[in-house]
Amino acid sequence: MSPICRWSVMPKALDGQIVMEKTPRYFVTPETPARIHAMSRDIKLIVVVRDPITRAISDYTQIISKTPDIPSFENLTFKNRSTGQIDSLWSPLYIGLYAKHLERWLAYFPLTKIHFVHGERLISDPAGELGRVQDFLGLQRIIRDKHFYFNKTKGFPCLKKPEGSSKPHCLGQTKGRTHPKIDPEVILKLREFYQPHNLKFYQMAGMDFGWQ
Ligand SMILES: Nc1ncnc2c1ncn2[C@@H]1O[C@H](COP(=O)(O)OS(=O)(=O)O)[C@@H](OP(=O)(O)O)[C@H]1O
Repeated sequence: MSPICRWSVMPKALDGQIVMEKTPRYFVTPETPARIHAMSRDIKLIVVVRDPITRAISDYTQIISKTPDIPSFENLTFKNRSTGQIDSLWSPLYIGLYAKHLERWLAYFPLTKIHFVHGERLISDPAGELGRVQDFLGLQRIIRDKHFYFNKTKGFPCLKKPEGSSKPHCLGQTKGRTHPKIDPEVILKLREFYQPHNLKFYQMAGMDFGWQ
């Protein structure tokens, strides 16, 4: 089902409150920018992006957890493995063509309305990344370093004490799963494949994300 975006399905808010809605498919669904623009031009958009290769492996990890019998990541990556032709329409790879998706959004929204969260830094420096999100939303920087700790078992930052709870909180078991080991040659091919797309994306977003 393609994402809907109408005020009628959004929760009501008082003055001074911010309503947030999060649907990963918004960024890549072609009809969404026009629909959101028709709903509100003043909306602020936040996009979390990470290295498209890690993103694809993460996506694949999620898919095999539900359908374990599908072919390997390596096989699905290629249209034809012997010629090395990448299947750019395979959804886990297609979603990582960020410049292509951003182009559609920029036809409706100025860059100043779009904030990119750096996925890798969200893990290494969650407070810094969330600091920039708070600035973008025009909020006081309330969420800070002191709110996080690194959970060694989980391998990710977790909240020390979420609101309304006295216990620490990590994201659930479906976030931060162990990824399968992928053939390094396939990773190399994917690096070559994504490089021009990544560079274009850095230019468009005005930010170098550092994915090699
Ligand atoms: N603090 C913390 N804890 C756990 N996981 C974290 C955290 N910060 C970022 N991440 C990364 O978020 C990835 C999962 O987010 P998704 O975008 O896939 O979520 S969603 O399914 O779209 O809701 C998830 O991807 P995987 O590692 O592939 O599971 C994580 O790398």
